[in-house]
Amino acid sequence: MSTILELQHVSEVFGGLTAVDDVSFEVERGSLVALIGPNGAGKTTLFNAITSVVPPTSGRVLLHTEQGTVELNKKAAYQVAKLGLSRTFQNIRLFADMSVRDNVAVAMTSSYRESFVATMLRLPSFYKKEAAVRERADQLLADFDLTPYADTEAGNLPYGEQRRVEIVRALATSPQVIFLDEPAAGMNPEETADLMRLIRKLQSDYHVTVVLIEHDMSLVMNLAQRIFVLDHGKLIADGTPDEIKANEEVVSAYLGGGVHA
Ligand SMILES: Nc1ncnc2c1ncn2[C@@H]1O[C@H](COP(=O)(O)OP(=O)(O)OP(=O)(O)O)[C@@H](O)[C@H]1O
Repeated sequence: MSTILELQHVSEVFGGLTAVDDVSFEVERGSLVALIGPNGAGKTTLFNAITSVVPPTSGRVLLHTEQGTVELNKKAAYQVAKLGLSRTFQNIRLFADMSVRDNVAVAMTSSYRESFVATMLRLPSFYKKEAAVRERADQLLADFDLTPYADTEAGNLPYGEQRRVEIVRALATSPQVIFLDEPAAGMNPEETADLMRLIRKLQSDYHVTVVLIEHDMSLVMNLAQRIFVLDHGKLIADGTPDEIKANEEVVSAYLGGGVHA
C-alpha cells in the first residue's frame, strides 16, 4: 500500500480561533477513511484546507502521484480539482433546474474541454465530444441506478437521490480522491443503506480513495478502514474502527455511550 495524501502539521486559524491545530496524517491509496469528531471540531475546515477552498494557514498538504508529489496547499481550488480531488458539500449543491444527466455531464466538461473555435463553429469534433460526454454520463447514471431519473430536474428528486446524484457528479471527473461531507445527513435508514452500497462501490469498482466526514457512527464503523478523530481542531486519535471504539479519549470526547455499530 502507498500513501496518496499526506498532511504535515496543517493548521487553519480564523482571527483568534485555531479551527485546525497542527494536524498530520496519511491516507493510503484506494482506502476508505472517515474523519469524525464533535460539532465544531474542525472537520469541514480541514476538508476546505485539503482541497484549497480555504488553503491552510500553515502546514503542507501533499498529493503523491505516479508523476511525483504535488503540494496542494500551493494550488488554487480549481487546480486541486484538476489534480484529481473532488468533493461534495454539507448542503447539496446541484443545479436544481437542470436534469440529472446534465448535472453529471457539466462536471465532465473540464476533462473533455473542446477548443473555443470548435465549439463556436460547431465543428464535427464538438459533436463527437458532446456525444462522448453524454455517453459517459449515462453510463455513470446506469452504474448507480439513476437512469430512471436522467431527464428529471435534479431539484425535483427526493433528498436521498439528490445526494446520490451529487456523489456521482463528484465521480464524473474521474477523481483520485473523493471527499464526502456528511453524505448521510438527513437520510432515512433505507437511504443510508443505499448510500453505504454506493460508497463501497466507489472504492471497489472505481478504485477511488474515499475520505468522508460523518456523524452516523453505524455507517462510519461499518465502512471505514481507518478513522481520524478531531476534537477542538486537534487530531486526538487515528486507528481502525475497533481501536477507535476502544479509545477512552475518543469515547469521552465524542462517542459517549452511543456507538451503535
Ligand atoms: N470562515 C470561518 N471564519 C471563522 N470561523 C470559522 C470559519 N469556518 C469555520 N469556523 C469555525 O471553526 C470551527 C470549526 O468549524 P467546522 O465547521 O470545521 O467544524 P465541523 O467539525 O465541520 O463541525 P460540524 O460537525 O458541526 O459540521 C468552528 O468553531 C467554526 O465556528
